[in-house]
Amino acid sequence: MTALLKLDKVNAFYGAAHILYDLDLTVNAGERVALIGRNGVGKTTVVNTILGLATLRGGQIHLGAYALPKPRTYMAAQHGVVVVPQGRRIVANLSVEENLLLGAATGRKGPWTVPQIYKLFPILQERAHTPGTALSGGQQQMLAVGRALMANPSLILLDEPTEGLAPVIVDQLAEIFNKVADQGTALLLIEQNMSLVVRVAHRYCAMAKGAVVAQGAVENTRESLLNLENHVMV
Ligand SMILES: Nc1ncnc2c1ncn2[C@@H]1O[C@H](COP(=O)(O)OP(=O)(O)OP(=O)(O)O)[C@@H](O)[C@H]1O
Repeated sequence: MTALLKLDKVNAFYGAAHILYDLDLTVNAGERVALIGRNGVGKTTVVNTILGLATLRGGQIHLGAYALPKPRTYMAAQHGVVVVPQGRRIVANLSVEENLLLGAATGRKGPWTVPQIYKLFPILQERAHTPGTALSGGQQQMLAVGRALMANPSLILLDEPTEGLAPVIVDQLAEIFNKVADQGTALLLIEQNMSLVVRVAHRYCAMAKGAVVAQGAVENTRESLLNLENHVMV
């Protein structure tokens, strides 16, 4: 089986600062993987390296069969790997619907269209002509997920999607992530909220100091992961 995303001994830098050290990470078709670890271990840098926003100097990144020796921001989406960035990055002077349409810019064909996104998130249809940034935090996160789906990805990278959101909204998002995954899209969920991780992910990869240092099945480690949140992650 060809992985949708494979990082093999990846070393990445911001300028002279060495952040990722021989990092290995694989996500296969249809998988739900959580990338966990304390603040500052390099989780966002994994995403930034795939997008070319941190410098890859050593190791290899593959998107499916496609090798990415010099990553650039537009390449991942073209190969079916789409990022929902930390902080959501909704475009301020565009409406909800225009933000959604931006996601379709790669022209990849697949099941996700504006009507399908509105079925998944009825609130976005109600607010279709409102400026995207006028939505609540939870609604903006739904918009960011909808925009990612518009690229018809085979894998979505979600960077701390529940940061700053109320528990009731986190519950709604957990359901939505599971629905999206049930329809065949693989997920890499970067998250510190372990109650979300155990509800969505089937496998976890734990990072420390710029490398993946442990991984396993979530179902065997549910209690330890929840304990981790109480004792280590915050
Ligand atoms: N643009 C940058 N230039 C230099 N160093 C950076 C830059 N962005 C992040 N760093 C550093 O890289 C390290 C890893 O940061 P990163 O954001 O990847 O961690 P993280 O695990 O995602 O943490 P968080 O949960 O806080 O987002 C940190 O020490 C951070 O200070």
